[in-house]
Amino acid sequence: MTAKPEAGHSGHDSTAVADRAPSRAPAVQLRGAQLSYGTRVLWDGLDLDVEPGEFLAVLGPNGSGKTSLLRVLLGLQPLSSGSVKVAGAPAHRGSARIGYIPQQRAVDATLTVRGRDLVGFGLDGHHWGMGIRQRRERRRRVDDALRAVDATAYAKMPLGLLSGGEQQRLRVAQALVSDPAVLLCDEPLLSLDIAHQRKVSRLISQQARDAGAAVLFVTHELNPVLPLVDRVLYLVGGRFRIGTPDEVMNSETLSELYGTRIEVARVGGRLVVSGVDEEGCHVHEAEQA
Ligand SMILES: Nc1ncnc2c1ncn2[C@@H]1O[C@H](COP(=O)(O)OP(=O)(O)OP(=O)(O)O)[C@@H](O)[C@H]1O
Repeated sequence: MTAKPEAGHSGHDSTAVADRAPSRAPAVQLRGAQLSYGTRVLWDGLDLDVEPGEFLAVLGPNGSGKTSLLRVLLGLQPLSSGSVKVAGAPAHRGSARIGYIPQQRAVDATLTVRGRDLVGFGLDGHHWGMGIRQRRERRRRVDDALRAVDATAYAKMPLGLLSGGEQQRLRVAQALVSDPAVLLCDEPLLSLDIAHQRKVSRLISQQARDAGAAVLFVTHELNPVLPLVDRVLYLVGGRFRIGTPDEVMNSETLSELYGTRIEVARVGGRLVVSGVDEEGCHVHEAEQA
């Protein structure tokens, strides 16, 4: 079964966001969007505007369609119905306006591409001339991005020899190097130590607040980024809710969404959700004991 969000939970209802960007068009716009694989409907009737400068957290259990949503925005996965625009144009592959931090995955240990080359790929698709000035500017941008994630020291090493966290910091630099208008992050903090989780969260947040990017941030763990989040899109079993963290992350809304009793409490500024495990799956009482 699928459900549309309740009135007031769709569209941009955050005053803070509206104040920051009163007249600009949405950076991401979905209308009546449905994604199905065969008879399985991941989500349906999704109307969503993400404004420039907005930070949207995307939550939901394994298989609820979070990564698939990012793939739709990247033009890698067509919608089953409805429409999708990114930075004012229909979603298409290779958009230079999008930065993408993919879900962490192991790279082949024999991969010889260097870290700084990987970051430079983030500038491909942009219009760079071959003159000395453009080459210098390209190098400067890559150097700045490497420095921002503390990757300068290992930037010339082959990717295959780097740790998971070191590789992940390079992926973050690659996504940010082009100063994207839309930043898509798929569990970007996984495998990072606490200090680099903080640093990367800050960089992503700056891209929204200072550079005006729309950020879609897929995560199973909301607390580390809760202070940065304007709105939440929560997907569960074909249904979804959209709203501010307070509107979505409460016992009533999550119980309705999961179709079973879920308790949400705020403890010292953190959200504690009982009845849902770390992956966002419903936990039966016996499993919690
Ligand atoms: N091309 C495809 N054809 C058929 N099924 C697919 C395809 N791509 C994804 N799926 C299925 O759609 C579901 C949603 O996948 P998706 O990767 O979007 O989930 P997710 O919410 O990101 O999950 P996770 O939290 O585990 O990363 C999964 O069950 C997956 O197997």
